[in-house]
Amino acid sequence: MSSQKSVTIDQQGSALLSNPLLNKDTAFSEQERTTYGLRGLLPFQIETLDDQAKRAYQQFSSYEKAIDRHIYLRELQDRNETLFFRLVSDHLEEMLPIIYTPTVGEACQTFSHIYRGSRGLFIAYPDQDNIDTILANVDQDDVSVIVVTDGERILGLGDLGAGGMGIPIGKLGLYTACGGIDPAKTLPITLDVGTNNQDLLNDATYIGWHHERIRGEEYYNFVERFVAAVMKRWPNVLLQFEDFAQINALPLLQKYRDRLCCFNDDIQGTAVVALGTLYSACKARQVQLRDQRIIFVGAGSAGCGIAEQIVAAMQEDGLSEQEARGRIFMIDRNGLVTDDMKDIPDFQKKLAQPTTTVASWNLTAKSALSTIVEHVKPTILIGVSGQAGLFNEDVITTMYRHCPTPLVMPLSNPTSRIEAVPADILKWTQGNALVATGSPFEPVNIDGTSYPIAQCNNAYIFPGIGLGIIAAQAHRVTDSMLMAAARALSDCSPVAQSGKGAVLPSFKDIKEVSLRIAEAVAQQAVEEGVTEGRDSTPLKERLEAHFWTPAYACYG
Ligand SMILES: NC(=O)C1=CN([C@@H]2O[C@H](COP(=O)(O)OP(=O)(O)OC[C@H]3O[C@@H](n4cnc5c(N)ncnc54)[C@H](O)[C@@H]3O)[C@@H](O)[C@H]2O)C=CC1
Ligand SMILES: CC(=O)C(=O)O
Ligand SMILES: [Mg+2]
Repeated sequence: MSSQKSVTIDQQGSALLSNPLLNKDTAFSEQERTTYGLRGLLPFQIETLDDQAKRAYQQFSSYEKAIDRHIYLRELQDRNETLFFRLVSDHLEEMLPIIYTPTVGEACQTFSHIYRGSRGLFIAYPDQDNIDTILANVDQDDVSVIVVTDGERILGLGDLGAGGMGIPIGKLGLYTACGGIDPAKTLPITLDVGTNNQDLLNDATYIGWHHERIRGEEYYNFVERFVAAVMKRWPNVLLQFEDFAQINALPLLQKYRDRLCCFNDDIQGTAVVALGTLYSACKARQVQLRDQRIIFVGAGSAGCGIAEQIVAAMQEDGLSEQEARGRIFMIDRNGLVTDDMKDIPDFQKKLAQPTTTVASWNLTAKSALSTIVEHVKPTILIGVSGQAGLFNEDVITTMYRHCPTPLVMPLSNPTSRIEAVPADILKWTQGNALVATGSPFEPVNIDGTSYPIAQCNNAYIFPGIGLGIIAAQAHRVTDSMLMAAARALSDCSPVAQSGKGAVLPSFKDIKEVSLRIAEAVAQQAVEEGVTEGRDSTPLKERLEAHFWTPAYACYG
């Protein structure tokens, strides 16, 4: 959308002012105020988007607490989306931690208390016979991206029920702010299938369905009805599954990935950003991916998703599948995952270490993490457990004793759930570790040297994937498209290019990074033939044409 563009609209007066996608507030011109019945409904002075953005920034800055800033931005988004995205674009690094992790975690935890008004769709289980009607109630006929959650595993904070809605809203904010997806084409959805969070059920102000979670066949039938209704209403939409609990995340992905254009961000988006980080660190250290030994702490959706992506990448790098799997060690609640363990989920089985390999280590479920580190001698340590503090001094110094340049990635979100803070990791490794975290951290200063901390978060990936899919009119998200995204991200890494700086690019450059990822994803989709239509416009032009930037249109 550019400031010159003229569009016709069919709303006026107070209805126009209360439509956040069309509202310009004090920036409505003389002519528009006359044509659309706005005279007197606005102060006399006509302002520009610049003027409005300056005032909004002052208002934002007047709040001290992050959660109050979050509430302010959410209210602004619900009032005037153009101004909201202009403000966020102008102050991206400052505002991402407010609209996304870590503050969005607190916003989900307190969702019913800070609730000001509805955004997106809440599809509650008791409404299961009305899903078509609910989708018909949305007046956006052209929805390109949906982010859906059922609120059961919100970041590392667990079951937050309907309060999980903060996550689809935040993720879609990033689709627009980082990936240029037109906000009019995005839709956050929460499937409210109850909650097992007793505090929420006991809370009279809880905004969701007061009922324990629906499970099993009833749950899967409900999701099926939802997906079928989405495919009928918006057949070309990209559906992103977000923050589903481990029991449902992979089964839903496996059920739907060949039926519509969808992906699971926690499994696949995280796998891509993590692999991109590993590629970059390897380039910087001038070592090969196939030679790395990797420990995961947390063998859940994210952990096993990343591990499988690394297995595939190591095979591309010349190893057999068995050799690749032999270099990856998964640790979960009951210790190192081994092939003699009963009752482990299927997705862990392929990543289990043969007992013969580790028999001489005499491990038990209670063995300390540092003991396993001592045996494995990893070069890379990845935390996706949602448990704060697991990477203690003993663990990191043991790793460092065997590897002078370790890559340490405590990826759990929000900040309160991180496995170790970067300042400690760098102190325990005398500044020699490369560190990438899930939530944002300031650079760490040790003896006058500043160490930048990369934020290894799937936020680097999904906006670019979305833009690439829309531009290429892709109808599937394939493994090769994900691999292409990881390579494109690593091509943007400062440390990989120059040996200096962070392992991932700054979020300041996220729009360029998203465009690079989008181009790689779109190109791969075209090559694989998973695209609709025969648009002969070069991909780059298509990507730029789809990239929405916050500017007011003229209403003619
Ligand atoms: N940085 C990023 O982009 C992303 C970060 N994450 C974070 O990763 C964490 C996990 O997410 P998911 O894998 O989806 O959850 P999940 O629930 O599927 O997996 C967590 C796993 O950690 C295990 N675990 C719990 N306590 C443990 C302990 N003391 N030692 C070893 N393992 C333990 C659990 O048994 C479970 O298998 C969350 O905090 C989430 O915020 C997830 C996706 C993306
Ligand atoms: C970043 C993300 O998707 C998560 O922590 O769940
Ligand atoms: Mg997530």
